[in-house]
Amino acid sequence: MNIALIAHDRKKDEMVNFIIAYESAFTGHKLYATGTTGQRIMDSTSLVIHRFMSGPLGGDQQIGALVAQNEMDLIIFLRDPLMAQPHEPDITALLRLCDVMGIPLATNVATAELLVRALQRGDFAWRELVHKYKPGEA
Ligand SMILES: O=C(CO)COP(=O)(O)O
Repeated sequence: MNIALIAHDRKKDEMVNFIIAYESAFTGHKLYATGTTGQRIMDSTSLVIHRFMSGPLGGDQQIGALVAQNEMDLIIFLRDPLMAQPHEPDITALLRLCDVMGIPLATNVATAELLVRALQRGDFAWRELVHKYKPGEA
C-alpha cells in the first residue's frame, strides 16, 4: 500500500510516537511524507520514507497529485486544529481530494489507530483492485 504521513508542527511528536508504536505495521508498505514530518519519522525509526517538499512549500499538493491519480491508499494527516497555517488552501485541497477519490484519511491519532489496525488485518485489500483497474480504463 502507498501511505502518506503528514503532521503539523505541534502534532509531530504525536505522529512520531504513533509510528514508533506501530512501526511493524508500516514495514513493507511504501511510505511518503511531507518534508519535515518524514525526516522526524526517519530519525526515530528504521522506516524508509519518500519525502516531498515541506507542507508550506507544496508538499500537501504533491501528495494531492498522487491522490488525484488514485495512487495513495491511506493518509494519516495529524492537523493542528488550533493554529492557522499559511498554506491552508493546500490543506483543504488535499482533504477535499481524499473525499473526491474515497481515500481513507485519518486526521487524528484515534482514527489513525483504527485505520492502522485495519491495515494489519488486511482490510485494505480492496485498494489492490483499484491499482489494477484505474478509473477510465477499460
Ligand atoms: O505543513 C505540513 C502539512 O500541511 C507538514 O509539512 P512538514 O512535514 O514539512 O512540516
